[in-house]
Parts: sequence; structure tokens; C-alpha cells
Amino acid sequence: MKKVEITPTILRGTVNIPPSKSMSHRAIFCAALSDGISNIKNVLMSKDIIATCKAVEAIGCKIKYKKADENKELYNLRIQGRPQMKLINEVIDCEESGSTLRFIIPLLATLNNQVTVTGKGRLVSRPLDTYYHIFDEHKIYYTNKYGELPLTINGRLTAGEYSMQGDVSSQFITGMLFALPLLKGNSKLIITTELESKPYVDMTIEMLKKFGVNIVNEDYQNFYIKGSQEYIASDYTVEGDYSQAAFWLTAGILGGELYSNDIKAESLQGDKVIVDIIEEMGGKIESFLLGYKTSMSSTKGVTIDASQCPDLVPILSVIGATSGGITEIVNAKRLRIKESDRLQAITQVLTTLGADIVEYTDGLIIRGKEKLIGGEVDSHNDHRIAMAVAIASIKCEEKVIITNSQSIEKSYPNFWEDFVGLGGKLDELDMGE
Ligand SMILES: O=C(O)C1=C[C@@H](OP(=O)(O)O)[C@@H](O)[C@H](O)C1
Ligand SMILES: C=C(OP(=O)(O)O)C(=O)O
Repeated sequence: MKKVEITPTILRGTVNIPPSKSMSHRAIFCAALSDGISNIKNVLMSKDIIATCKAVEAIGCKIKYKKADENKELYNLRIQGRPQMKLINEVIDCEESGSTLRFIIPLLATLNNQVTVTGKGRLVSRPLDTYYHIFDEHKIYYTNKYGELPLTINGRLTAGEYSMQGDVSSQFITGMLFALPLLKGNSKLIITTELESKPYVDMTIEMLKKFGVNIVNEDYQNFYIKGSQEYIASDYTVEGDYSQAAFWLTAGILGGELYSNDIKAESLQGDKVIVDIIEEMGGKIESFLLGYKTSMSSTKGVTIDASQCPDLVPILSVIGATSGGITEIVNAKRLRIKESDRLQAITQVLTTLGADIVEYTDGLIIRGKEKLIGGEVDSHNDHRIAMAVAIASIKCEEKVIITNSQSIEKSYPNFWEDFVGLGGKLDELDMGE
């Protein structure tokens, strides 16, 4: 277990935003299913992405890893795909990555082979019922203990009509969209509720298109998928990650002046909405050729609908906690089934730091304060909670200690180095197991 002790200070300078985790997962899956070699460049080897690489290697593709940056975990991947998947390992460990798990399950369900997927931490109990309903309806054999991982599957997914809820996780839809084009015969995916996290489905459809696979999206209610499609190997360079940029953009607003480089203004990432939200809250944000500049601003509370941008909520809560007036986060019930129960975790850590925040079933109400106090909090083994607290320290009067600070490795292994690179003052302590 590691912990960091932060002495509050403002952050200044330039940070290069790491490549998008969501785009990386998608590009690696598409490359793995293609006939031929794809070069996927600028991939940050976070724990989640390592889990995806190992998962696709377990279904037969081969990856050559070439370091692209001396100091960071950035790699270029040369992926030899294998369209006729071949099971190399009978057990696939998705670690703590929800995306890896939910993207690979439908592919495994096409194999007519016994295979087990497993994971760690909270992933063991994050919901998979949407798939279990499909397995029940389509006679795909599966077994799990008390509804948790490990999950063993043995069956053959066939083309046809599939219905699923759209308000638990969009990752189930992405998973089905990867597998259904490979089947003989056309399929239709029917979404039975309003779809949340729509931009993630857009990212999937766009990535599939880059690899030659076409999906017809009818108002996010029906998706039409032609069968017997082939993934075509392609080269792709991963763009900067708006969910990660959100932490640094906020750091600039809370105090100092910060340039966040390497994020494209034109992007399908739903978390790009952070730019509009900062503006709406009165934050100073300017776009330039390579990214954005944010500078110290006095911000005001607003109401934020989290249904399409769930990953922004931890850091938006920090802006809310230090803005004038009330910030309300609504439509956020899905946050309870992420790496932690994020509504509960955010409330707990920000209350400890001195914020005024109340948790509701599907949202938060935050009464902003000019300053926070500080104190010791746990990351709840959640990368986005650890990073949000680190940025909140800018507004604290006393030291901030974060236990389980290693949780950032899930998505952003160089986060603490970047924090120090911008002038952040921290001591990192290794507490052993
Ligand atoms: O498809 C993806 O890459 C993701 C989808 C979102 O999940 P939900 O669709 O479950 O909200 C998001 O929270 C997650 O971090 C990444
Ligand atoms: C929820 C997240 O990821 P995943 O669902 O892939 O574990 C995240 O990165 O915040």
C-alpha cells in the first residue's frame, strides 16, 4: 500500500495529457480481431490497458510492445490480429477493468469453448446481469458463484435480436457491437431504456468504422448489425484523454495557470463537455492549437447532468466544493457501480477535507466554500477519487494525506510524476503490503 502526503500549493506549467483509455481499449480490440497487422500508436500502459492487451492475447492475437517515451509508460503496439479467435488461456484475468471484462465476454460467447473470466477488487461484483439475461434467453451455459466473478461461459452466440437496458452500463452495448458483426446472419440490438453514456457508444461505432465494420444506429434505440463482416487491420494513433485532462484543467481553475497539451478540440469523447461545464461555472479556459489553458477563477455552482459523462463527477464535485453557491449533480446513480461507490466515496473524502456535500440516491448537492481544510482520506482503491483529492489539495489550508494512492495506476500510472512536474509538493511513502 502506498500513501502520499501533499503540502498544498498551486500548480503551474504545462502537462501533456495522456492518451485516451477508452479509445485505446477499442483500438486494441479491433486490431486483435483484424486479419493482418495494425499499428496502434501512443498507448499508455495503465493497468486497465495491460489487462486488455493480455485479454486479446488470450484469444490468439500477438502484440509487440515498443516504448515510445523514455520517462512515461507510453508504447506503440504492433498487433497481429486473429479474426478466427483461438483460445490460448482458459482463464482470462481482467484485473479491475470493467471495459476489458464487458468487451470480451460476448466475443468469448461466440467460441463454443469453455472459458473463465475473472478479476480483482470491485470488478468481482460489478454487474453483469445484462449479459446473464442474454445467456438465459439464448441458452448459453454460464456459471458463477453468488453472481460474482469468476464467471465460466460455454456456448455459441448466434445472430439475432437482442434486447438490453441502456441505463446500467454502455459497456454491454460496446461488447455486443464488437461480437455481432462476426456472426453469420444479421442482428439487431434493441435498447429498452434511455441510453446513458451515449458518447462511449459513438466512440465504439467510430472505431469499428476505422477497422471496416459498419453499424447502423437508429436514435440509440435500435442498432442494426450486418453479419459476416470483417475487421480490416488499420493504423491508429490514440488522441489525448478528456477524462484525465479534466483533472489538470480544474487544477488551473483552482489556482495558478496551466497548459494542458495534446488534446484535440475535435473529439468524440463525451468528457470533452468538461470544457463547457468549466465555462458555464465561470472558469477561465482558452483553447489553443495543442490544447487548453486554464487560469485561477472564481467559479459559481451549476446543475450538472452526469448521465452522459459519469467519469467527470469526482473532479466536478471538487470544483463545486470550492465554487460560490450550490452545485447539484443529477442522474448519477451509475456512479455507485464503478471502481468504488463513487457517490459515497466522493461525499466521504470531500467531507473529511472540510466540504459541505450531501449524498442522494442518484446525485450530490454541494454547497461551495472558498477554502477547504485538509486531512487524511482513503482513495477507496479508486483512481478517479485519488486524483480528484490530489487536485482538491490546491484549495486546502493543511496537509492532505491520501492512502492507497497507488490506485491511480489503473488509468494514469504517471499521475504523481505529472503532479510534481507542475510544482505539486508531495512525499510518497511505501507502506508495504
Ligand atoms: O466504454 C467505455 O470506455 C467506458 C464507459 C463508461 O461506463 P458506463 O457506460 O458504464 O457508464 C465509463 O464510465 C468508463 O470509464 C469507460
Ligand atoms: C469506470 C472506469 O473504468 P472501467 O469501467 O473500465 O473499469 C473508469 O475508468 O473510471
